[in-house]
Amino acid sequence: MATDLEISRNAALRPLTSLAADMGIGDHLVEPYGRYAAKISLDAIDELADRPRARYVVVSSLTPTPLGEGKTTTTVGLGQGFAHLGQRAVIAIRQSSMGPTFGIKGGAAGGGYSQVVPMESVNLHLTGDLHAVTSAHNLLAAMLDNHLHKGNALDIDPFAITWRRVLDVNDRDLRQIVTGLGGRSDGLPRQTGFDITAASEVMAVLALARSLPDLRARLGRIVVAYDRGGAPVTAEQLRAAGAMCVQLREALKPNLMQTTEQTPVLVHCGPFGNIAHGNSSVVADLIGIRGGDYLITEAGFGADMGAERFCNIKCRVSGLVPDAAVVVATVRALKAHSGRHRVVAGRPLPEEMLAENPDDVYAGAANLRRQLANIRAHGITPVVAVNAFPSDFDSEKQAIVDIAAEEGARAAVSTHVAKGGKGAAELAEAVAEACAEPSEFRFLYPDELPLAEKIETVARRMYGADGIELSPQARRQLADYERCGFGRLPVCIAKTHLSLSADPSRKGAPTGWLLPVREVRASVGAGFIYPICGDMRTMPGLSSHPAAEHIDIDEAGQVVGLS
Ligand SMILES: Nc1ncnc2c1ncn2[C@@H]1O[C@H](COP(=O)(O)OP(=O)(O)O)[C@@H](O)[C@H]1O
Ligand SMILES: O=COP(=O)(O)O
Ligand SMILES: [Mg+2]
Repeated sequence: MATDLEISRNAALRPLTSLAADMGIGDHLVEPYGRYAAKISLDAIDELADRPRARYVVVSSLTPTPLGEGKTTTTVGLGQGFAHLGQRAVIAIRQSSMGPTFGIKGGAAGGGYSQVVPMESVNLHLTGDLHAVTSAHNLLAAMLDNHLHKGNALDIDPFAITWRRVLDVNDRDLRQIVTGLGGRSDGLPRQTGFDITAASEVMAVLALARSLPDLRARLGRIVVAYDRGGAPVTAEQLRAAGAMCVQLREALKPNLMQTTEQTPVLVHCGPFGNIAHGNSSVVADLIGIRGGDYLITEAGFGADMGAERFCNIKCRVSGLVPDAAVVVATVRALKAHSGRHRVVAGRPLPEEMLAENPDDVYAGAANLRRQLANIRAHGITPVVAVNAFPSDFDSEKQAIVDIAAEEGARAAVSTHVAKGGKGAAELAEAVAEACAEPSEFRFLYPDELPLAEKIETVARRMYGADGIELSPQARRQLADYERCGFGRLPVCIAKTHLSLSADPSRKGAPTGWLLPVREVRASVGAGFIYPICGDMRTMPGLSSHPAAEHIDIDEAGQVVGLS
């Protein structure tokens, strides 16, 4: 099969105004950025409000291997599958971070004949939204340090500063740094560090804002530090929120693109369903929900991660509720969950893993069963998408279908990477049936539940933990946040995406463990409390041979090696 880049480059593309018109979006709302991407004015939310509401489908997965199990490809493939059946579908995904693009995992534009194109745009700069987030985040950091340098009128406790800096790159050497070195005119020395841009609270604010005024208000509520009396200090108090909002004004508009088969895609906000909330933007969905018969949106990593945040954070803000969920499963992931095989990023699958072995697939079933239960815990009907790889045997794919049947869930083998929308037609039919069933969507916990109990509820119900273990620091921080009036916020738990537990090496559905909560941050602008569990890092590092080593420009000036 041709490479992703070759397929992407050879795709026939439609003018974006024509795609927009099919969604009911008039030319006056389309702001082209070149030929292959356009910003959509937020006026579209009101202008489309009277159009029929689409069926809303969230795409999740079982706990993935480090390679990813195909949620993005399946999201794109399913949208094309509906189009293949004559249904009008809109896809909503996140923009790739250049961290993974040049790091371990590669891009996030889908794959094969189910890609968002041009994939170079999605996987590089697109329309500059991630750079805008980086600039706004770091402007706030600079104004915070400047406030300290200029006399600290807000009496900020220099040892209670929670705001770091961000950059869209994997760079472990920036995790812990000292700023302000030099002399008296070079600022005040203090220890801080960088996170990757996708983990910025500004990114979450952009993804959860419902309008420009809401964005401005949320930015003002961002807490960057605490004063010596323990009171929170906000971006508004530093007078930074207005300038930040100006920097983000264009970035708040979602980006319209298309797939290899000309299905419309709204690409907006950043990835990472482990150290961030892992979902595309509310405004993109508020537009997309009126743009066709189906809106299909991807939630990062497994159902215990992105889908849980989709339900308990994103839907709380958008007011939209899903009609069905797709849980992507693969032969390789289930074999890994059997505990008999190990998948390492950057390395080919072990030979023995590629041998036909439906028993090993079946032995990993516990994880898929738990993730199906996680979807159902929110009152949503799941459909299992067996994302077929060329190396899979029919007996192995059938094992996944059998597991789904035992759990009373529909399943469809999907070949959307190899065959595009035609390969996802059966999946689209199964999803349409699931959407037609009555569903009673529900949050996992009420707003008024105390924060510690919200964390415990997610740990027990989603991860299968026996409970949580709060460090003394985490206990103090939760008490502070309750005292500051943040207690009604939902929780966005940062833990490894490679296990239901906090230990990436534990596969399947681990039991008999406690969720270790190391520290808790308050993302008050985004509107969630952010417990950090286990050895989670908010700035990834590069591997021994990062993807960057194989990315280049050829003699014709074309990009090569991007995947
Ligand atoms: N059916 C498939 N056949 C071949 N490669 C696939 C298939 N599904 C996914 N991939 C590849 O696996 C990687 C992860 O896919 P992606 O859709 O990004 O997963 P996720 O969104 O779950 O992380 C990508 O490089 C993608 O091209
Ligand atoms: O947030 C993570 O997204 P993927 O699972 O698509 O890599
Ligand atoms: Mg993805």
